[in-house]
Amino acid sequence: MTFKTLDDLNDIAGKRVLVRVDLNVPVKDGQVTDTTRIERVAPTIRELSEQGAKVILLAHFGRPKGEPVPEMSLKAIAPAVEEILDQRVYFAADCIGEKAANAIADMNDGDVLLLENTRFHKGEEKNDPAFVEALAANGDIYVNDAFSAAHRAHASTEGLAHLLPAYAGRTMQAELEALEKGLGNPKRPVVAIVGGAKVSTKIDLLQNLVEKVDALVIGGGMANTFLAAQGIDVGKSLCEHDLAETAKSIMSAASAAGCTIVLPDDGVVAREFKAGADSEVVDIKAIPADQMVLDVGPNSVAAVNDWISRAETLVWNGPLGAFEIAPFDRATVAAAKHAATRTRQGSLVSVAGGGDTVAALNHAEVADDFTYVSTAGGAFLEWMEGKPLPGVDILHQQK
Ligand SMILES: Nc1ncnc2c1ncn2[C@@H]1O[C@H](COP(=O)(O)OP(=O)(O)OP(=O)(O)O)[C@@H](O)[C@H]1O
Ligand SMILES: O=C(O)[C@H](O)COP(=O)(O)O
Repeated sequence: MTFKTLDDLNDIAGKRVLVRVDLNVPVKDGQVTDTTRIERVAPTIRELSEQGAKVILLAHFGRPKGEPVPEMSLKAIAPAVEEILDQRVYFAADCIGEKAANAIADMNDGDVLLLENTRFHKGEEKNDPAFVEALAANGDIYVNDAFSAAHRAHASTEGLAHLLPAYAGRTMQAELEALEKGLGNPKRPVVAIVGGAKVSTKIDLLQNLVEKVDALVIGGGMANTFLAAQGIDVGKSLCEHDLAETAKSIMSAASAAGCTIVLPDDGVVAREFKAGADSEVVDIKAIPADQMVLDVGPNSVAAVNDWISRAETLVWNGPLGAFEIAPFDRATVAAAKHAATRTRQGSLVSVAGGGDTVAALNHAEVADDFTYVSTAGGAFLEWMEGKPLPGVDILHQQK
């Protein structure tokens, strides 16, 4: 690694350290349902706090588009951070300006303060210099421990490193080391599973990914978009119809690169996305117009598991279905268990990543069996593509 880490920090007692963490965690009914991302950043926070730094946490939650959205306040996440750290976590209702400055002025050495969602300001995603300056005014040192947001060139993930001495946190360091070890020179065949709901932000990544893998298994909302591009009526399913051309171009790129695209041929459909909703398995070409596909069906699971059996290396981002609600977790759980078994037998290197993907593996009770589980979803896919990650690149440029 050619960037500075916490090992390069000395005499930080009393210093204000701005630590970018990823607290974009799964939440249901106000409760954090998977705390993996918080657990992963805890060592960095503890280490800085134990050395007497004033630890000021910067993070985003959801996609509030530059406006304060009460449901996306980080205040609701603070208790989970507090519980994991086993330490009081103070909260400031803004990440810049008077509210942040006053809360910081009240801090004692070793205290931990969480600032409100950086994405409540338009300047965050625009990496606006005035906003970066306003953030930098609160700190003496910048530590980036949010590998999972490092594919974003935002004020708190990239901009700050231009203004403050910048260091990688322990998780940033560990993620990069583990990905390089597991996937730096992968054994073929390499099979990727990509599912989930963030279709528009991830579909472009598949264009390059098909050149790196031997088979790309597509599930979740991503699959519906590809099926619709092939003229299949997906009813009320989550689907980005305007991305049909992109999906077609990915299929052509895959065929040119010799990568097999694996799409579901059956699906589990329901009228509503809720627990206990009536569901049935249908052929993928017979999705009722008033229903939505919420999971891939049993034939498709068999095909996915067959690809997992043939793989030497598995890369997985995004659940195959809406796993949070039974029975739409079946495909994800079955594939996760199969990958875990092969990994335990020593016949597969399995690397999975993503906020909900980690939650899904925990739900299947196999997260510990995977070779490596990254907290990153989009960032992990971009790393896999070989794309530079702005949040990591800028750390490398520090003298
Ligand atoms: N067929 C489907 N219809 C609707 N939602 C789906 C479907 N399949 C999966 N999902 C949803 O996708 C979400 C996870 O997708 P997402 O792309 O955010 O993955 P992730 O692992 O969290 O990656 P990242 O870390 O990049 O966010 C889950 O909430 C799940 O319910
Ligand atoms: O959940 C993630 O993958 C990261 O927190 C980045 O979130 P974003 O896709 O909304 O930028």
